[in-house]
Amino acid sequence: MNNNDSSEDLVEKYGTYDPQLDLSSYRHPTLELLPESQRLWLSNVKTSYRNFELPLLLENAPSIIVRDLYHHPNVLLAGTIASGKTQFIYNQIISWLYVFHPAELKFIICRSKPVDYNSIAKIERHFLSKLPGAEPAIAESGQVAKTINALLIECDHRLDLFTTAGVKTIKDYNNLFIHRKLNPADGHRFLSNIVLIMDDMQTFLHGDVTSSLISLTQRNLYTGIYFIGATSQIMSRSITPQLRANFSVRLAMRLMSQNESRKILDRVGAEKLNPPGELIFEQGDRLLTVKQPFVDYDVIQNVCDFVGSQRGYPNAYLLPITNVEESIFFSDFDIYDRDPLFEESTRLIVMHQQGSTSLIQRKLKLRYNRAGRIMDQLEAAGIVGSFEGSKAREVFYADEHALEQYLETINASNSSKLSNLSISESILRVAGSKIDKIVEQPEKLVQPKSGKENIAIKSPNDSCHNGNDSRKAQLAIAIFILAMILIIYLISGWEGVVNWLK
Ligand SMILES: Nc1ncnc2c1ncn2[C@@H]1O[C@H](COP(=O)(O)OP(=O)(O)OP(=O)(O)O)[C@@H](O)[C@H]1O
Repeated sequence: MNNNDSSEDLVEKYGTYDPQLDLSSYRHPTLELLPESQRLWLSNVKTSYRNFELPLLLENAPSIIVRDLYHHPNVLLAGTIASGKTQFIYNQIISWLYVFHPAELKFIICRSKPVDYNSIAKIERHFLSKLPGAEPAIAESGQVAKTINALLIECDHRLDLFTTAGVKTIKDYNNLFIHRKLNPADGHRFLSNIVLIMDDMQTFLHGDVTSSLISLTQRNLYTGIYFIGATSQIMSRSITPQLRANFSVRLAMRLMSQNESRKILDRVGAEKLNPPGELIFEQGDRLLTVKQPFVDYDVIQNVCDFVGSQRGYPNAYLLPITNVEESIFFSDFDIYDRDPLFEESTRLIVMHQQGSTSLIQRKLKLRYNRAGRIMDQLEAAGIVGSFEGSKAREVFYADEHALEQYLETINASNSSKLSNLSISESILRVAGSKIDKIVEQPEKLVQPKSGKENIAIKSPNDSCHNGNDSRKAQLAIAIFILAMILIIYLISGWEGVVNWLK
């Protein structure tokens, strides 16, 4: 991170993050947005943060004290109700907004109260990460569980990318990427830091969520994925010893008893703090007590307005969808009925970040009806959102890399489902798909007599002729394939048939 980066440097460094829309014109919030009393420390933060990868602010005055999340990616903050935990989180967010570019940092908010994080929605397309279709700040336990699982997948992708690049940390990886040593065509991309923030974490922690969080906090060191959890339920069984052991930074605001203090800090002390805003943490071999800054919520809103009013990315940074099988096999989307131009259309839509039927029609030179059918399939497959009148549909994949992973998964799901089908079903499926490929003809674009759009006009006879021809061709090919199957069966049995079908 370097605050002195010019716009050109940023394009040079992050241009490939989103080739469709660079944010070179992005401006950090100005100190004038803050009341006089807050300007000095935030200006100090801008200078002090330069030496850290992702600083966590612990004290702002008289000196700035931070922990680098880069080396301590998991943080637990405990405190009684109204001790100042949410304010602590606001302070982190506000200080990050003053220092980071949207390409460098994303956060995910899980919150239990509806009001606490409303302003965050304004910076969704700049600084937020989420699952496709999720709210900017998530409150529902099921969504939280899916988000953690998606982060586990993101974590594994990142570790794979590191292995390919021959590095062990996000810092080294991004360094290679910035210096053009890693080719985006091989799936490499600039990796932003992603911070999962869970306010009132006890609300979300149960069974599977706790075990997923344990896995995430065990694996995320140097991957650029971080976790900050705040809780008032210190003695809750949801903070298991295994989870607790993964927090290398443990902070306390006012706690109810010495017992609670020991559970968080291994020592007494937090029970004596003055709420709201006093914080205690381990500094060297002693405990240090500091007072947290207080930034009024209106100020946070102003800063978010400033960021949000600027040009952003088309979407929040979308996390990989975790359960493709669920979204594909239990939706209306029939994987075998995909239009042959389905994949090409998905790439087009994601590349242009525009869920538009006429885009598919124009670029692939299709009739409007067929483009419309493809768009329906894209919606059923969870690639675009639903029809919203004159607005283009929302595109749920931010870049081609994420899309390719999705396509790989559905193709893999396709073959695994195929292997589960009965042999006779398989034969029909494969025969069908082979026939589709053979009878597929590029459609001719018929120009309308007037109008700007290339809306194709279908001749009434077209479908009839095509239908008869293709039925004859299908019949001939089906007979041919069945004959082949019979011959292979006689020579090498069912195993040979199955191999041939594959
Ligand atoms: N450092 C601070 N200085 C002054 N007032 C503060 C400070 N931190 C928080 N407050 C005030 O204390 C109240 C409670 O703060 P906050 O909501 O951050 O607490 P919390 O621990 O998150 O509470 P809960 O457990 O209910 O979520 C708020 O009115 C807030 O404005």
